[in-house]
Amino acid sequence: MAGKQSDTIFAQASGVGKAAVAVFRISGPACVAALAALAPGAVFPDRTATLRTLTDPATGEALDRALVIRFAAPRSFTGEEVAEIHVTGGRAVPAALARALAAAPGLRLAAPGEFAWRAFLNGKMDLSEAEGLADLVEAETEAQRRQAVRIAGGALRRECDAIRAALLDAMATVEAQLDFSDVEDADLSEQSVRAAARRALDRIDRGLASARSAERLRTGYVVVIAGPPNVGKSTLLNAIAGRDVAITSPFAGTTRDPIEVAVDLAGYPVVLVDTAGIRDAADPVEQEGVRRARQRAEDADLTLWLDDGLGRSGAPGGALIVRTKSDLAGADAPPSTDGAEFAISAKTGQGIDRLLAAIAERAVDGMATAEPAVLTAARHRDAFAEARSALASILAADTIEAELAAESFRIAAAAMDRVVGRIGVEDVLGAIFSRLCVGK
Ligand SMILES: Nc1nc2c(ncn2[C@@H]2O[C@H](COP(=O)(O)OP(=O)(O)OP(=O)(O)O)[C@@H](O)[C@H]2O)c(=O)[nH]1
Ligand SMILES: [K+]
Ligand SMILES: [Mg+2]
Repeated sequence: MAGKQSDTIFAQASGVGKAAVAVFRISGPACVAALAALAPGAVFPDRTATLRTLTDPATGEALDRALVIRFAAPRSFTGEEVAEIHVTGGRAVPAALARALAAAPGLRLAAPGEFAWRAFLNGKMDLSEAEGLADLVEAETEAQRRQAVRIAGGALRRECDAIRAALLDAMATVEAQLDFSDVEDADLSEQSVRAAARRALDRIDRGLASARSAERLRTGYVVVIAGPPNVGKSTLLNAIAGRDVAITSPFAGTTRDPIEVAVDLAGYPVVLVDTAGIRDAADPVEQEGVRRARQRAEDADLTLWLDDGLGRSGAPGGALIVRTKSDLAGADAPPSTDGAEFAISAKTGQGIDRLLAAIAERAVDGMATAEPAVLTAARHRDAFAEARSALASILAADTIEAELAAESFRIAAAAMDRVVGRIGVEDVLGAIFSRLCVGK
């Protein structure tokens, strides 16, 4: 992360553009001096909203009436001197305030995520909470928000800390009796070490059990719309999206690139992917489209296999078979599709609600967890899996070798430290904090 910590940073924390209010944040040692320059003579008591007219120190001209809240260090978001300035939104007022702040001695514009970065450095939040915060900003559905707010609130940190404390206890026990043969009751010691490893392992397994579902909730449940050409795949995508996302036409082979649309089903994020119609294509571009379609269907959480009943099949196992164009009747009506559980018409909308309900049911199944999930990223899952195998190695041994057991407990505890960012995270810090926007 760029910049020295002795710098004072500022940024517009609210979105840019037409808005009632714009919020600026300042953090760092020059914060109080900057406020004094903007409002000479004014007093800004700690943690109190104060209404003042701010003036541009360069010209003495009024900038705007502002609501200012000062947070004295260390009781602030970053742990430093912080101020929040609320002014009129829109373009001109925030731009003028940004100019005045940039000109203030010792102030510079913050980098993306730099406020959170300082909070992390000052022990105000751990790495998992920063990840939760980034997820919260990115959350698009209610279920994503619920999960992110839990992690941002420290649910994973607390779990890691509890597991780590138990592991350090067990390690201390083992180290205190480094050679069990010297101990009066070696059997009992072995038992207590095994029990400690077992307890931690169970807790880690509980976390791992919901990890995949929680990760899927962050990224969305992927539903691929596949099938032969011209059966109405793109028309269905447009009908669900409620807009013309994909080109449709009576010509087979219209869609080439996979087209993604994110939708909210029952509060859960679902990514619908329209794909090229699958056939033996002569055109090399269409061939590539078909290759991508097959690949996406293979990687999907769920495949919808659309068919208009014209005797073309090839649905992959596990796919939902959907008979399309059910509005066509009489001489136009194609023969029925074998095994179709759903009949839809993208033209009349018939059957689409039922299909969406079936997709939502599967999506919720794939993302909801019995217990509130705490492992929400691959990074967390990897660390827990490493701790798991270290503890499993203790339990697998016929007799407990004190030194080996101590080392295994240490490895498992270090994995917990990595999740919260206490150690060994240099390579992931940049990626995590740069996900946050300027002003966070
Ligand atoms: N009557 C009727 N026609 C439909 C329906 N859905 C799609 N069509 C028509 O079927 C033709 C093909 O539709 P597309 O959505 O382009 O089909 P596709 O499966 O995406 O085709 P490719 O991308 O070429 O594989 C178009 O002429 C659509 O208007 C439907 O529900 N009823
Ligand atoms: K088409
Ligand atoms: Mg298409």
